[in-house]
Amino acid sequence: MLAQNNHTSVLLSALRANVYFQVFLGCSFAWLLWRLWRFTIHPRLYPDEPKTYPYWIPFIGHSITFFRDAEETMQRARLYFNNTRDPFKLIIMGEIVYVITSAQDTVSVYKNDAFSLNPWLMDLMRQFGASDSSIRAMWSCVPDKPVKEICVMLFRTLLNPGNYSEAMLDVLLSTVHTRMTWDQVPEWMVLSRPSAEGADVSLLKWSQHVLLEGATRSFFGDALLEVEPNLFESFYEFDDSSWKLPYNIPDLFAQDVKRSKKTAEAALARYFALPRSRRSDASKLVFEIESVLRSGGIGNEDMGVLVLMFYWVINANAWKASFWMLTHILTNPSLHSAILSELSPFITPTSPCTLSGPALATALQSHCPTLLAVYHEALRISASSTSVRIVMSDTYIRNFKLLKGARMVIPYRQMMLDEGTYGADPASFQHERFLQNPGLVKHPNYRPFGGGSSLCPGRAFAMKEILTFVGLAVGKFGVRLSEEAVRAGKEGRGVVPEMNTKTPCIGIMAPTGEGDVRVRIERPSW
Ligand code: HEM
Repeated sequence: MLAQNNHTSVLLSALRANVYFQVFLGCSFAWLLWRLWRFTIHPRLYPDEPKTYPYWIPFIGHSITFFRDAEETMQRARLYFNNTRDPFKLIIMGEIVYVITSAQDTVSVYKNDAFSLNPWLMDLMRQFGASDSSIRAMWSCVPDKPVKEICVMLFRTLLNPGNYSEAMLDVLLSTVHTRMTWDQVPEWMVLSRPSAEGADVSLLKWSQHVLLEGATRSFFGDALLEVEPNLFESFYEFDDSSWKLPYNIPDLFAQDVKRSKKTAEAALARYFALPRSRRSDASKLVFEIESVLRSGGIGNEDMGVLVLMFYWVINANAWKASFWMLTHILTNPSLHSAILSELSPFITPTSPCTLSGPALATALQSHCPTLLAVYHEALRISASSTSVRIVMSDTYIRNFKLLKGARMVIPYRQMMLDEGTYGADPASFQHERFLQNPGLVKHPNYRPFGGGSSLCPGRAFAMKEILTFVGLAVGKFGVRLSEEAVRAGKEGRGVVPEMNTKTPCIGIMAPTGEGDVRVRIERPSW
């Protein structure tokens, strides 16, 4: 009986092994057929479609490498196709994503109405948690233009120098000036006080604090920080993890973004529920956007969700750009002294600046070419700016046919690191590129602010706030590396933190993990 049982179980195991083997054989055959179809037959049948960067697993495609390091995946694909800069295809979570890496194709995309931002924005709003009715309302007309278009138009009009931006710019720059006084350096930011007249602070926190507070108060007045004093903490967490929303990362892995988003949007909803008299110091832009959203029938809760999207684009980038500018200035002694001498007619630690906020910003733009070159070079190497479009109908870019329904991305970093335009070692910081050739800022390969219909409307504002912060930090506070940072540099431990090039990002990249620079500031006498 026992022998018979053994015999049966051996037979069953053999049968099972045989079934596994057959399944394995079947799967391998199906996989080979799929490879043959995908990378040999299909490209021959449809030679006018952009080529697909090869991958091993159907549906998963390039998802894993892309989420691990989006820029590197796109760079590898570009080089795989011999750097021709023809459009190519990636597969992310089963979906086709066309990648455009040439300036010429980018301009064709801008000019072609078959490529639309709207379906992607609608999806993003959904991922942000906006209700279906509020999304419908954003595309309803009041009276003859969609609400969403009016909102962006308001940004373009009211932030456009020469229009109504002066008052807002004034508040923004005055807040930056006020925060850039000795008494306003908060104690929580101070790492040590080596003397009564000096303090070591975190450069990262200093840039975040001053610029976020400046923008928040100038756009929303004081009431937003009154309804949620911890708004900035939630925003930092949100900013770090917000990339998960456009890529539909499952909730299980997106707890951080869900948590921080909830706090920030609830704060905005409470803010909009306040009577207008309680927030009369808000900007014209915020009032006008609120009125348009309300006329589309959008209530406070949805307004919190939608305005958080604006809050995000307004605040996600300027502090990071300032951080990189200062890091490069402070680690390059000859550059540091060139900037000090450019600033000296306007700002020094001992003589009060007599110019108003906007006048100082204009002076820095017009009379400090080295500072300006540092600004552009810092943006160039730290921007991972990307435009996204959806293909609305089968359309040609040059002689490449792009299929309806697919997503298209334009990762500008692929152009901003182009050797042909910027010379050797394009990923390294060399402000001389822009100093020797100021015309580079107009080059079609320089697009830190995106382009076409979605070109950043805040770019003039951003430049003024960033130059003001950096100018005051260097000129007024005499910022320099702390002794600890200098020692780290001497011991070869590196002072410039690594840039987080791996996490997908659609603006300026942050430093990785705990990356920061400890800096010494001195009490100015004004
Ligand atoms: C260094 C700072 C900044 C950088 C690098 C930056 C970059 C960008 C980029 C890459 C886009 C998307 C462009 C596209 O899709 O083609 C964008 C959009 C936008 N930015 Fe900025 N930005 C900055 C600062 C600002 C500031 C300070 C404001 C507001 C005061 C602002 C307001 C906006 C708005 C409202 C949009 C959406 C435009 C639309 O949907 O049409 N940005 N920005």
